[in-house]
Amino acid sequence: MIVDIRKWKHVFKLDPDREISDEALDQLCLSGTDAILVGGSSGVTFDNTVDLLSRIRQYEVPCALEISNQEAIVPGFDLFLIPVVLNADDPKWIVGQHHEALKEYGALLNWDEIVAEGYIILNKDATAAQLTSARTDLDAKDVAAYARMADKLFNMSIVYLEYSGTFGDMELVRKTRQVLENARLVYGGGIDSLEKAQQAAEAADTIVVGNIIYSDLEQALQTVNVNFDRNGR
Ligand SMILES: CC(C)=CCC/C(C)=C/CC/C(C)=C/CC/C(C)=C/CC/C(C)=C/CC/C(C)=C/CC/C(C)=C/COP(=O)(O)OP(=O)(O)O
Ligand SMILES: O=P(O)(O)OC[C@@H](O)CO
Ligand SMILES: [Mg+2]
Repeated sequence: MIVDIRKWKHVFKLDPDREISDEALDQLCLSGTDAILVGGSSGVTFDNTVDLLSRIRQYEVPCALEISNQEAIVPGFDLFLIPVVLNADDPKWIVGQHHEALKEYGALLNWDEIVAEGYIILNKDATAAQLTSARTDLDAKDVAAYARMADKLFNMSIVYLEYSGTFGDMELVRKTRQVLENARLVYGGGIDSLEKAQQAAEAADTIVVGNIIYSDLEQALQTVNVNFDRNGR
């Protein structure tokens, strides 16, 4: 399947380390979302990723893997998203893991299926922030510099503002999007209602809905009704 991330406005992120019923998965996959992203920052294994992929594959919705560890690289997804945590204090999460993975898979890859994500993690309490020792105390100028680094210096297709677990600063999201020329501004974190989805949609190009799927499926499904008309990209 040819998948164009530039068309993604709404995405559900499913965590292979968390239980999801067949009925819930059916509703998510048929919801009208633009894609299902499979990923999590801890407890993701080859087995739980294969299991989730095979269940999602019963549906037509595009399905991408956001790789978080080398042991859980599973073939068969439409696309592979590779986080590069620009504000990580530990280079392992900027180039180290990537170097190891490319030693193993580098010669085998179809680069058309691979998309680098310039991650900027802004919630200090998120699992991913702690794992990567991210410097989260950033002002708008710091974030803009990372965003330009991803967009212009490294030519990445995605800048991902990650607030996983909490709803972020939409003014900062809006300002960050304004400095991007080519990359898409993806926002994720704390979207737990249509109202918050709408606020995020007015600031970002793509919104990602994760944790609420597991605590209030009905609210999660409501977020698909978000209106992107006003942000014009
Ligand atoms: C042959 C074949 C199958 C080929 C395909 C393989 C392929 C595409 C290889 C590419 C090679 C490559 C460069 C791989 C990268 C390897 C790798 C392990 C990179 C490190 C990625 C990274 C920086 C991870 C850190 C954690 C992180 C940022 C995860 C992102 C996801 C995330 C933040 C999820 C939210 O997690 P959650 O659990 O929900 O968190 P909360 O508890 O806070 O909610
Ligand atoms: O789980 P939430 O807080 O919705 O965040 C979504 C996503 O950005 C997580 O990587
Ligand atoms: Mg989560």
